Amino acid sequence: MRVLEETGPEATATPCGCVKPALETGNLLTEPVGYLESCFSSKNGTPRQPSVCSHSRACLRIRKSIFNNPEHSLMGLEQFSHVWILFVFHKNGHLSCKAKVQPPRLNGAKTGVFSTRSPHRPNAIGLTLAKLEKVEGGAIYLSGIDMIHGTPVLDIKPYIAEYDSPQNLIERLQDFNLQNNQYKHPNTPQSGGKTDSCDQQQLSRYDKPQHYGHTEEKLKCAEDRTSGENYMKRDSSTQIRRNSPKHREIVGDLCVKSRSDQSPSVAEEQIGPYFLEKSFSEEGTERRQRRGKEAVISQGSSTEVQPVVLHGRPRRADAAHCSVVPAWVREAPVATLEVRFTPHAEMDLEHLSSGDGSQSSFKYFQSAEEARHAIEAVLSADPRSVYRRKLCQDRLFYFTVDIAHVTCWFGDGFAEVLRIKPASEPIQMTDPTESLVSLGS
Ligand SMILES: C[S@@+](CC[C@H](N)C(=O)[O-])C[C@H]1O[C@@H](n2cnc3c(N)ncnc32)[C@H](O)[C@@H]1O
Repeated sequence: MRVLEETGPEATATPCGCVKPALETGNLLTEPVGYLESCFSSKNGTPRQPSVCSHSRACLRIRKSIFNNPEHSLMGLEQFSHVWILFVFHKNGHLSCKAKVQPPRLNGAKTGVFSTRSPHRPNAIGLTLAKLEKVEGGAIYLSGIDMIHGTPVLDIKPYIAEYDSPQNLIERLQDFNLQNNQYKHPNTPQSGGKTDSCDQQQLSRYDKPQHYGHTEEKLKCAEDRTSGENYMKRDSSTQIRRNSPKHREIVGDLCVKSRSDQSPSVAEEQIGPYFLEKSFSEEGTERRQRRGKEAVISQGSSTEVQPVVLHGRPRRADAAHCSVVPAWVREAPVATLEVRFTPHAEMDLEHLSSGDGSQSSFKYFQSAEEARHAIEAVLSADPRSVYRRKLCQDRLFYFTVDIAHVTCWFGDGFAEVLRIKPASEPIQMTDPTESLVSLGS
C-alpha cells in the first residue's frame, strides 16, 4: 500500500500561513447544502442519538445557491426510507478537540475521540441516520434526529442496508440457505472450513444479484409512518425493505446480546440457519471470551477504558457477519428514567397544544400526544451532562422542543416536568449569507 507522508500531498499555504482549500489535500472549503429547521432549538435536551426520540422532526431545504433547481438533486430520494445526514457541529463553541473524551455513557471515564460520537472532534462533522418522512420539492422532511435548529448540513446520502449494514449479510445468507441449500461458489474449496466457505458463498452471492433475486422482494410498508395528513404524506409506491434500520437493530441487538450474555446464546439460534452451523456454534466459547470486553482502569484522577487484550483475531466470517460494540455503548450509566408530569405541566401542555382552539399550534408535532412522547423520550434518556448528573442534582433543567419550553427536575430514578410554557423566542430560520464553513485547520 502506498503510504502518504504525514503531511499528505503538498499542502497549499497562503502567504498568511492559512491552508488553502484544495480537493487534493483534503482541505475542503465546504458550503452547506442547507440549514436544518429542527424542533430542538439548542443543545440542551437534544437527544444524544437519533434513536432516542422518534418524534423529533426537522426539515431541510436545499439551497438555491447549491443547485438552481434543488428539487432535481432530490430526485429518486423518496424511494428510500432512511438517509444519512452529514453536518457540522456548528455550536461547539470552538474548533479544538481532545484526543481523549468523556462520553456521557462512560460516566466520566475517558476513551479515544474516534471511538465515540462526541461532537468535539477534528473537523466537527456529525453523522446521523434519520428517517426520511417526505420529499417535497427542494425539501426533505426528517424524523428521529439529534441535531439542533440551524445546523449546517453538508451532505445527504441514502441509507442502503446492503452497503451500510453488516447484519444485512446475515439475512441474505439466511434467506439463501432457506431457499437454496445447494449453492456453492465455483471458487470455494470443497475442503475449506465451513465458516470460511459460508463467508465466501455470502460474499460471492453479494456480487451476484441474479442468484438471490427472489430475496430482493420488497415488502410493502405496513408500518404507520407516524405521519399526519399535511406533514408526512408519502408516495404510496415507497416501500420499506426488510433490511430497514429498525429490522437491522433487532438483528443487531441479537448479535450484540450474543456477545454479552454469559449463557449459551439463544440469540444465535434465533438468527437463523447460518448461525446454527456447527462450525460457528462450536466457536461460541471462544467468541464469548473475546467479545467486546473492556476494563475501566483508574489513572490518577481520571479513569480510562482499557481494552482487554484478546488473543487471536476474530475469524473472518465472525467479523463480517456481526457488528461488535463495546459493552459501554449498550450499558447506560443510569437506568432509563421514569418521566412524570405535574398536573400543572399537564394543563400547560393542553393549553399549548390547543393553539387557537381549532388546530395544534405546534410547528413540528402533530398533537399534544406527540409532544408529550417527545418530552418523555428526551427525559427518560437522561439528557444531563455527567457533571450536572453528579454535582448539580437538584438544579432545575430546561430545554425547548418545538414551541414548548420545558422546566423539569430530576430525582432518584425519575424526571418530573414542572412547567411547559411557550418558548419565548419562536424558532426562526435563517440562511446566513456567511455560509461557508471552513473545515480542517
Ligand atoms: C453526541 S452528538 C451525535 C450526533 C450524530 N448522531 C453523530 O454521531 O455524529 C449529538 C449531540 O450533539 C449536539 N448537537 C446537535 N447539533 C449540534 C450542532 N449543530 N452543533 C453542536 N452540537 C450539536 C446535541 O447536544 C446532541 O445531543
